Amino acid sequence: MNLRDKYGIPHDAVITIAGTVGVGKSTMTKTLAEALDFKTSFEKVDTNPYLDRFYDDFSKWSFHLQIYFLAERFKEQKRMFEYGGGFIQDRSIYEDTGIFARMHKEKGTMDPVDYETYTSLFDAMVMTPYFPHPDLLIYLEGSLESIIGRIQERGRPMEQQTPITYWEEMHGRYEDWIDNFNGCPVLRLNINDYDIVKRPEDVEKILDRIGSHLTKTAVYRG
Ligand SMILES: Nc1ncnc2c1ncn2[C@@H]1O[C@H](COP(=O)(O)OP(=O)(O)OP(=O)(O)O)[C@@H](O)[C@H]1O
Ligand SMILES: Nc1ncnc2c1ncn2[C@H]1C[C@H](O)[C@@H](CO)O1
Repeated sequence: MNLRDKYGIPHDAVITIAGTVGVGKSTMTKTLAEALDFKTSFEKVDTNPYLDRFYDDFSKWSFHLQIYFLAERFKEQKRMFEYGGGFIQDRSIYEDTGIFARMHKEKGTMDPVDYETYTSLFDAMVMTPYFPHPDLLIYLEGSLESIIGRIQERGRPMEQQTPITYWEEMHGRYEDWIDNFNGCPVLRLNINDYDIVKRPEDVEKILDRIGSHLTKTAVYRG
């Protein structure tokens, strides 16, 4: 029996992975997609034309970057639903507005008028009854120290030059955001409890939790 059937995970489920920078979303996306024989939707970092510029000068590029991410994620969302599901997605569209755009506006590195323009576009595109929400959002959480360790170990130059206070601010905001999030069902996983890199047997424990959660929240699948 395949792992999808073993854990009662529908073949057309759309599961999105959320969590702060460096917590392990891409790694989790790849691992779960392989285990479930699902397709992946990755956040493309290398081909993002604004990311380097943004880390160099937040104020100048934050609006451009948010528009870019919104377009990319919306296209991916469309692709996943056109395929009829069966996807693991690396980062949800909700984090762009709920974490990043909001943080930059409140810290003064996104112009308030630009922020209004961005949020009205986001709301018109996403916060409508026609927008298909994922079946499950897996929220990865962990201590600030372990996450900063992972960012340093990965070593993307633009992230190394960013002050630790940026990651600290983001970490706090993620905790508040997830406590109030209600866009779709949420499964929280602590990175200290599951280690899919060092303990491959943990993958099935996660699949078991996903299956139970999807069964419990099946009402969302209409
Ligand atoms: N379970 C784990 N144990 C140890 N290291 C891990 C684990 N999962 C991921 N990592 C490492 O942590 C770093 C960040 O992981 P990853 O790129 O998956 O994070 P991410 O959340 O997708 O980041 P971003 O928000 O930038 O997209 C990588 O170097 C990865 O190899
Ligand atoms: N909406 C966003 N606004 C600002 N930055 C963002 C956004 N989404 C991802 N990132 C950054 C974090 C990582 O450095 C890198 C890969 O996740 O991209």
